[in-house]
Amino acid sequence: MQNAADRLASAIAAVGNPTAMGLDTQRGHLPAEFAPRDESAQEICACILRYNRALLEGMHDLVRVVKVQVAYYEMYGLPGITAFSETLRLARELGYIAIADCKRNDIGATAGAYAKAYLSPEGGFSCDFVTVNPYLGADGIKPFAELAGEYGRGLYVLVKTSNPSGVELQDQPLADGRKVYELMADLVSHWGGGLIGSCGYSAVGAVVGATWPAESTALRARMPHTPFLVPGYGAQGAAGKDLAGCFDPNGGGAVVNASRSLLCAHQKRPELGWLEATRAEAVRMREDITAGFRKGADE
Ligand SMILES: O=C(O)c1cc(=O)[nH]c(=O)n1[C@@H]1O[C@H](COP(=O)(O)O)[C@@H](O)[C@H]1O
Repeated sequence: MQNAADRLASAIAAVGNPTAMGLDTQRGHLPAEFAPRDESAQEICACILRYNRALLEGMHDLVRVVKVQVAYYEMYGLPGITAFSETLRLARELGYIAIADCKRNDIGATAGAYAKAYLSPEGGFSCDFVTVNPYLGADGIKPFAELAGEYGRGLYVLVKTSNPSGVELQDQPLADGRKVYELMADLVSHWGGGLIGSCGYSAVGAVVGATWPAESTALRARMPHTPFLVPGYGAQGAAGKDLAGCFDPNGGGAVVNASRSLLCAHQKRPELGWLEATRAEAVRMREDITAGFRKGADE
């Protein structure tokens, strides 16, 4: 069973682009040709799915990783969950690495059920990685790590989130001098120690916000075998220059998520048509990230 970190590294290398396209697909962002005919959950979700499919088909030569944020589907109940599940399935079928962004967790037994849902072949959802909330400690992580090892899947654990108020908890100092997020980084490195692939990275990754360049640079050094999922690019204000420290000297070790900046690109450049506008933004983003990375490597 191939390690998920190795599959992720190959997918990124295939297109030379560490972008994860965030499918936080919302009714208000849909291009005109995908506009629902009525406001029923069924119709909206059918349009969201139709758009996701067209986007996945149209972006495949540029991007090979997608992150599907469950909240934008769950809000519609069953039709939304069906669209979420189908989007993940379709993404994998088309050769994308699919991250289910669900931030799941609970006590060990219940975490085991969540882990089965996302990381086992018999589970209800087909994905390569799932995002996990670490507040419950090792009991809640072990079931995910075990299934990740067994089935060649992976998880991303929240370490330093992109949002401003994350500091209220994550930056609190501990008695031993570390901050809470540094302790979490050390735990995540430990949890992932047995799942390191031939690319040098583990199937247990960390979520590290692009909005914290100094912290993410320090975390890259602190967690040399932990791949990062880096949200916060674009709509939350981070740019390529803020990301250099997330990557290793070979340009590996991080996948950068962008959701609204890609999904809303067609609203900013209506003259291009929705797919060309999204593609143009993906190319611009790739150049921005790699320019930031090259500059970081030269410094
Ligand atoms: O786990 C995440 O993906 C995540 C963690 C974090 O610290 N910050 C963060 O923005 N995210 C997610 O990343 C996406 C960011 O979306 P945009 O700001 O539109 O690019 C959303 O799906 C968020 O839920």
